[in-house]
Amino acid sequence: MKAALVLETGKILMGESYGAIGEAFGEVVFNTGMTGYQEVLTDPSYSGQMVCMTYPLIGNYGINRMDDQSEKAQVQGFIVKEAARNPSHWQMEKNLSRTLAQAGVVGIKGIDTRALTRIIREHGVLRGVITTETEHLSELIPKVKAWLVPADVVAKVSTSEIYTLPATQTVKSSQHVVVLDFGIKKNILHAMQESGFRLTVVPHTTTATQILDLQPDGVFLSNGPGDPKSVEVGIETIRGLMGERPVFGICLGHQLLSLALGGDTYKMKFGHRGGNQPVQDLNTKRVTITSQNHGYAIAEESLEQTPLYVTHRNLNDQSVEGVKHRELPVFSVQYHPEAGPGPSESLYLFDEFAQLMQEWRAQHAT
Ligand SMILES: NC(=O)CC[C@H](N)C(=O)O
Repeated sequence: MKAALVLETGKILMGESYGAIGEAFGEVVFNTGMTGYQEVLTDPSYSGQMVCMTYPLIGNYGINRMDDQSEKAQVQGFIVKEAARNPSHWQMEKNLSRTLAQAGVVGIKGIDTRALTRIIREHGVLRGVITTETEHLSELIPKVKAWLVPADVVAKVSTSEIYTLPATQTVKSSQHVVVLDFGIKKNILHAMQESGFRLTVVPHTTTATQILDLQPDGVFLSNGPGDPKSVEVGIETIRGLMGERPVFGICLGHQLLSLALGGDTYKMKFGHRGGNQPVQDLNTKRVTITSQNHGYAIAEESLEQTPLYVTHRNLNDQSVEGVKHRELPVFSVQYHPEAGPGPSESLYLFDEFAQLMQEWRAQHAT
């Protein structure tokens, strides 16, 4: 069955249906990962977006039981060049096209995803619609232009109930971390459980007082979808946590931390999405290749009016990738040290968090 991708510029790309039949609007972004499509599909940070995979062959190892990053597919749409016809892997349970169809994700295949990526790189992120109804495509252009990214995306993906997870690694004294969930990826939870942390995951609307009542050793600020400035409740909560406990934030959590402390964020032209972003630790000068998925970033000049300073930088475009508080045990990174998908060479950051919590506990022992 035919399908089309209509962009807000009026450009129409024809392909074939891949996944669910229907029509889906979203913000079209590209991801440069060669593998990891299952994690991309299920990463809540992609809520509201249609992902174009730049790698030309997708689906070749199917879908397995372990790689889901949340309970369901989160992308609005999925755009690939060639969809693997005969996927094969010993852990494969389903193929990708059936998974998309069952999840109701409208996808399209047969698109020159590298050409589409060049369009996005030139114009910046674009709104688009994928449709299997290909009769009157030009009528969709004004509709795409009128479509807005939903403002309440975090509310859609955050947990509605508090839940706990045990540490999966035995360490000398297990640390209790409250996770403020703005749309967390499972791999972050796993990485923290593996670091010996007991977790209490709380909804994004939880207040600082409610969090402190749980008597955590530290608080973690998760990743999540959308514009950080629209997550006002989270920003308020983070302000209330400063000086009370060690805090570590990733991606959206990192952006919210800077907003909470008087910094600013901006929307990038086309963002960083993929598993090959070089980041330098400015202290050790060490460079790690990181996994990323973000379209907003901290405005570096705005940090002057905050107690934060830059600790990590992206070597492709020099953007801010990590910050630390000058006095308090508070730090955050824009990238994904838990990987999934992507390299796991930044896992050491969870150890740094453990270290901060240990020092805090020693100082505040009664
Ligand atoms: N992965 C994330 O947490 C993404 C953060 C934010 N929604 C952005 O796109 O920049």
